[in-house]
Amino acid sequence: MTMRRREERWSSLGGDELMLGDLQGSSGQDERIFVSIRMRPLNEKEIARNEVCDWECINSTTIIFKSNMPDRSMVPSAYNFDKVFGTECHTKQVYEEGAKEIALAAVSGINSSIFAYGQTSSGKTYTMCGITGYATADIYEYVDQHEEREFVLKFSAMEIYNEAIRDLLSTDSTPLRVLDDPEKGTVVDKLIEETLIDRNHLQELLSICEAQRQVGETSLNECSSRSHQIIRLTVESSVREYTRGGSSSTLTAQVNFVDLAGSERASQTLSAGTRLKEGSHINRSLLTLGTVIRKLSKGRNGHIPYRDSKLTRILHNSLGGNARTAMICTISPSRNHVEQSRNTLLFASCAKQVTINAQVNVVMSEKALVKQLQKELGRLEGRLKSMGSSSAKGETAALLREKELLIEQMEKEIKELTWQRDLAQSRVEGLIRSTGEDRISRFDENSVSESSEVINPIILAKNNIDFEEASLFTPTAQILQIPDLEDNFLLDDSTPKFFEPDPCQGWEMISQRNNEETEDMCKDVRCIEKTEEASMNRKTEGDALSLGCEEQEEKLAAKEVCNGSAVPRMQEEDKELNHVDSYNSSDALKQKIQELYETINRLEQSVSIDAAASSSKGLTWTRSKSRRTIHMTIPSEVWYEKEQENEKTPHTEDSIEKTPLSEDSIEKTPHAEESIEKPLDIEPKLPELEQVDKTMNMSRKDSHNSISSASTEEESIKEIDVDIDVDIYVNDTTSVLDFVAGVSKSQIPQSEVEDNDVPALGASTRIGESGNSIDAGAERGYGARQHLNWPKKFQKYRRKIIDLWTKCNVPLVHRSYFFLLFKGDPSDNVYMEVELRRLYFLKDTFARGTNVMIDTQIVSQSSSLKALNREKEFLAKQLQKKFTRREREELYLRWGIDLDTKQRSLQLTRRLWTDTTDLKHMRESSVLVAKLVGFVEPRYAPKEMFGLSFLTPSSLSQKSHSWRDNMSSLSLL
Ligand SMILES: Nc1ncnc2c1ncn2[C@@H]1O[C@H](COP(=O)(O)OP(=O)(O)OP(=O)(O)O)[C@@H](O)[C@H]1O
Repeated sequence: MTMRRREERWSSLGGDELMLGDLQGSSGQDERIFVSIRMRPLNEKEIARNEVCDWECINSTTIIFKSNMPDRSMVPSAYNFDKVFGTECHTKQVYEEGAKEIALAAVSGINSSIFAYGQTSSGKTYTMCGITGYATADIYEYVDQHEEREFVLKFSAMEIYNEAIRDLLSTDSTPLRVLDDPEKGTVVDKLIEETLIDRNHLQELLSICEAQRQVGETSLNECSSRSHQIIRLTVESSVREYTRGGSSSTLTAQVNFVDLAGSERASQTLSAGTRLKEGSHINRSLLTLGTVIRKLSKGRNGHIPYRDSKLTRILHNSLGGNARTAMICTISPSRNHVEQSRNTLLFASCAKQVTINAQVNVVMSEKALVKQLQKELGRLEGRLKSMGSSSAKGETAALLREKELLIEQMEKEIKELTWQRDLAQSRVEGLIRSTGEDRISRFDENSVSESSEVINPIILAKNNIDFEEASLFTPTAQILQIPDLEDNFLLDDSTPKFFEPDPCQGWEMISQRNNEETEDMCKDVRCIEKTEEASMNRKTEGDALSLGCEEQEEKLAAKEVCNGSAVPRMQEEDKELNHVDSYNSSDALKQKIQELYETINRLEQSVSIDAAASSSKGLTWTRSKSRRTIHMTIPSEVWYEKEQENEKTPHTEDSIEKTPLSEDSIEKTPHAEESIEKPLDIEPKLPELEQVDKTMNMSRKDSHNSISSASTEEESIKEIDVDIDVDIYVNDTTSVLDFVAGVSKSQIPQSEVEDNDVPALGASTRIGESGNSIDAGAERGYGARQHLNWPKKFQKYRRKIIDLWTKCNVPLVHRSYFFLLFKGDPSDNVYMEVELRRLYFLKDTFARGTNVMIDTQIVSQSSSLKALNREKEFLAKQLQKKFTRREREELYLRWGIDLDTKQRSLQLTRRLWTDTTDLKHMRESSVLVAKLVGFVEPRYAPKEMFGLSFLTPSSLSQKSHSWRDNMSSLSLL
C-alpha cells in the first residue's frame, strides 16, 4: 500500500493526552542527547591487585577525578552530565533515570536510540542487556494497558564488524547492504524483521542474537567485543486519537539498543595485518561516530559525515536527527584505565551538546487521506449548496443545477456503458466457456444455417425483451448465453468481498503491491478479449452464430455511435471505474466519453495481440488474427530439450510402435478398436516440423486438418506456435496435447497417467500430412468419450502430479494454487498435461543430477529442497503476521500442534502438504497457504511467484469461479 509519511513535531499533536503527558517532561524544542555516565565496580582481579578507585560521583550529575597525581593537575577533574551512576547503582536505576523515557517514546511514534559507549570491559553489554530487557518489558506493559490501540511490534538485530553488516536472526552470514529508500530513509537491505507475538518470543529472539554474537566473538576475541550490535524494535500503532477527518492514522517508530564496540579501539591502530584492518574498520565506525558527534555538538553547520561508516549511516537519525537519544557512557574505575575513562568522558561531553529534533512519525494511509479529502469536498459542496439555496434566483444556483443535471446524465451514460462492457465481456467468456467446457452441448454448426437469426442480448435488453420470450417467437433463433455475472469479476469495479478473517486484511496491500502487474495482466486479458472479438468478427460464412452476432453488433455499434454512446474502452475500464470519483467534473466526463468513442474505433480495428508481446517465457494462449486459431507458446528451451529427444526417436509409425507410448497405450488400451475414430491415414509430421528451424507452426484450417509451415515472421520467433482451430479448440485440447506429447513423449510415461479405456494421448490424433479431413462425426464421438472419461483421467493425472510435486520439491504455494484451481473441469486437461510434463522434465533432470533453469534461476534438487524449506519459514512468518494470536492458537489446536512448543508457526507450516493421500488435508493446506500469501483471487497472484507461468490472466479469470467456491466452502477457523 502506498503510504504517505508525514512527520510532525510531537509537541504539536493534541490527540493522545497520555502520550503527551509522558512526553512533555522534556521539551521538544531544544532537546539534546541525554548523556549519563555509569561506572562499574572494581572487578575481582582489580581488587586483588589492590587497585583503588580514582573517580567519585559526588552527586547525581557530577563525577570527579580525585587523584592527586602531579601530572594530572592540568586536566579537568569534574564533569557534569545529565546523570551519573556510581558503582553501587543497579541497572534498573540506570534504566529508570537514564533511558526509560527515551525508550518509551517509540510507543508514541517517536524514534529513539539508547547507546552504550565505553572502553572494553567497562560494562556496556552488562548495561545494555538490562536496559533492553527493562525497556521491552515496559513497552509490552504499555501495549497491554492500551487495548484501544492496535500495536504491532517487530524485532530485528544486526551486527557491524569490519564494516560488514550481519543479520543476527539469520544463519546466513552474507553481509547486508545499506540502502537509501526514498520512503523510509536509510534501510538495511534484507534484514529480517520478525513480528513479535509475545514476551517469550522476544526472549527467544534475544537469546538467538546473543548466541549469534557470541559465535562471532569467540572466533574473534575471547575477552572483548569488537563489533557493534544494534537491536531494533519497531513499534507500529494505530491511533484513533490522532484522527484526521474521522479516519485513524498509524504511528511508527523504532527504538534502537546499541552496544558499541570497545572505544579504546579508536586509538589502537598500531597492530598489523588482519588486526590492522579490523582495527581500522572499527576505527572507521567509532571514529566517524566521534567526528559526527563532535561536529554536531558545534551546531549543524557544514558537512556531517554520516555516510563515512556503516554505523553512522544506519544510526543517522539517532545522531542529531529525528530521534530521541540516550548515551550511556560506561567507565572503569581502575587507575590503569584512567586515560580511556577520560576519553570516554570527553566523548560524553561532546555528545551532551548535540541537539536533536524528535518528531512524531505519522503514517497516513491513502484511504485516510481520501476520506479526509472527501470530507473536505463534502463540506465545500454543502457550502456551495447553501449559497445556492439562499440565492435561488441567482446565476450560481442555475449554473449549479445545470451542472448537476449534466452529472446525472453522465452518470446514467456511465452506467449504461458499464453494462454494455460487462455484457460484451460476458459474451466473450460465455463463448470461451461454451466452446471450452462442453463440446457436446455446443450447438451443431451444421444445423445453423447462414440465415439463422441470432438474437443479440444487447438488443433484447435494450428493447426490454426477455430471453425466453424471444426464443418463443423466434424458435430457431440461437440465443447467446450470458454467463453468470460473477464470472465477470475482472470487469467488476467493486472491491471483491471475501470471507473473514484474513483476505480483506491483506487485500489492499496485495492489490497495490501487484498493481502494476495486475494491470499488465488485465491488459493482457483485454487484449485477448479484443482479439477474441476480432476473431469472432472474422468468422467464416459457415459460422452463423458469429456472423449473426457480428451483424447485430455492427448495427448496434452504428446505433450507439449515433446515440452518442459507445462500447467503453476495455483497456482502461477498470482503472477508470475505480477512479470514478475523478470524473467529478462535466469536462472530465465529456473527455471520458470522447475517449470511449475512440475506443470503439480501436475495438473495431483491433486485431490481435502480438504473439511476441504476450508472455515471453510462459506458455500462453492467444488468438491469431490471421486465422481463427489459438497459439500455444512453449518456452524454447523446453522445446530444444524435447527436440533432442525426438531426434533420438524418429517419428515413424515403426518408431511409434517401439516407443513406450505405443506399447503402453496402443497395445494395452483398446486403441486399435478405436482407430476408426482416428485419422489413420494421417502420419505424424514431427520430424518434418522440427526442420522448420526450431519453429513450429501447425494449423488446422476450418474443416481440414493440415500442417502449414510457419510464416516468415513467425519463424523468427524462437518459440513453438501451435495453431489450433478455435472451433475445435477445447474438445481438441487433446490434439494440442497430443502434439505436445508428441514432441516430448519420452517425458511422460503414458502408462502412469493413461486409463485403459481412454485413447492414448500420443496416438489419439495424428495430424494430417496433406489436409486429410477427419470424419467430423467420428471425431465428435471420440470427443464425447474423452469427455466422459475425463473425470477418471483427471483423478489419475492429479494423483501423479501430487506425487511428482513431492518428488520435485515444488513450492507449496504452487501446489496450493494448482490444487485449488484445477478441480476436474474438462478444460483443465491441457493444464494438467503441461504440469505433468514440466514435472517429469524436472524429475528426469534431477535424476540425472543436472540442474534446470526455471525462469531465471538455476535449480537443482538440493536447491529446490532448500527453497522449499525457506518457503516454509516464509509462510511461518506470514502466519504470525496475518493471524491474530487467538486465531493462531486455534490453528495450532486444529493442526494438533502443542501450544507450548517453540516455533509453533514453523511447525505448522512444516505440516502443510505432508499427507498427499488425504484430499481434505491437501485442500486445507492449500486454503491456508493461499491465505498466508494473501492472494484471495488468482488474478492477483503474480504468476512467477508460484510458477504457474502457463496460466494466462484469461485462464485465471475463468478459474475465479471455482476459486471462490473453494475458498468460501472451506472456513479455515
Ligand atoms: N555495573 C556492573 N556491576 C557489576 N559487574 C559489572 C558491571 N558492569 C560490568 N560488569 C562486569 O564487567 C565485565 C565486563 O562487562 P561487559 O562485558 O559488559 O563489558 P563491555 O564494555 O561490554 O566489554 P566489551 O567491549 O569487551 O564487550 C563483565 O563480567 C560484567 O559482568
